[in-house]
Amino acid sequence: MLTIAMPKGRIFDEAVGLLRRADYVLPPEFDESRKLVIDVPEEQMRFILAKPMDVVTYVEHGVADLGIAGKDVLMEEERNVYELLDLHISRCHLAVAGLPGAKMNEIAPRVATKYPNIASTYFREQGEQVEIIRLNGSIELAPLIGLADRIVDIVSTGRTLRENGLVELERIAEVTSRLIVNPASYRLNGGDIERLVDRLAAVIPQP
Ligand SMILES: Nc1ncnc2c1ncn2[C@@H]1O[C@H](COP(=O)(O)OP(=O)(O)OP(=O)(O)O)[C@@H](O)[C@H]1O
Ligand SMILES: O=P(O)(O)OC[C@H]1O[C@H](OP(=O)(O)OP(=O)(O)O)[C@H](O)[C@@H]1O
Repeated sequence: MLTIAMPKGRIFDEAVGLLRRADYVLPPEFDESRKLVIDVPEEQMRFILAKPMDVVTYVEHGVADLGIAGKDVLMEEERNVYELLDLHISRCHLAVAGLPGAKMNEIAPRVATKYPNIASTYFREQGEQVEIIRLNGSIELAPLIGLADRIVDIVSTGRTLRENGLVELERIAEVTSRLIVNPASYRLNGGDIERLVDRLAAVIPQP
């Protein structure tokens, strides 16, 4: 029996679609229920449904063997999990954005983000010293009301930036969802996990 931590939210449907294309028969609970643990005994699988940022925690602690997590989440914190496969789903990118033409405050430039580690590493590598302000959402608000000069955030269609009069300034990294595994579980269940990887790899959307 393998336990897989699935991210609730926008990755979920694409991840379920991928598993179904790989011929895993998943019950209707995957489409309509509020259940957080879904057992699929026919496939010898148990799924747990967690917030995207928490999936890695469940896998790291070994209560889930495997998980699906965005590369953004994996980049933000170094965690003791192995990345097994790029699933090429939930594609987006991380970028620096701001108001068009607006210069960074020279004395105390501020950057608002949900990804403080990615942002501080990025600006350090650019040789720029900035203050990072951590927000939990609606990041685009920060430059509009003067909380920050720049934001570091996910861009997908670009619609949120556009509708708020912001522009993308620099691209930091491409993001897709990855299959991750607990290292001890990988040693113990390598065969079962490799079979799952092979089935998924065969149906992954091509970039
Ligand atoms: N447009 C997008 N905005 C944000 N995340 C996206 C987007 N497109 C794909 N993703 C992926 O989806 C993940 C976030 O999923 P979702 O938006 O459901 O969670 P969230 O609500 O941001 O997470 P949390 O509840 O932890 O704040 C990201 O980690 C990223 O890998
Ligand atoms: O380029 P787009 O297609 O517009 O997508 C990007 C937006 O989507 C995400 O926000 P989300 O909807 O998760 O809301 P949040 O502000 O609460 O994080 C992200 O933080 C951007 O704001």
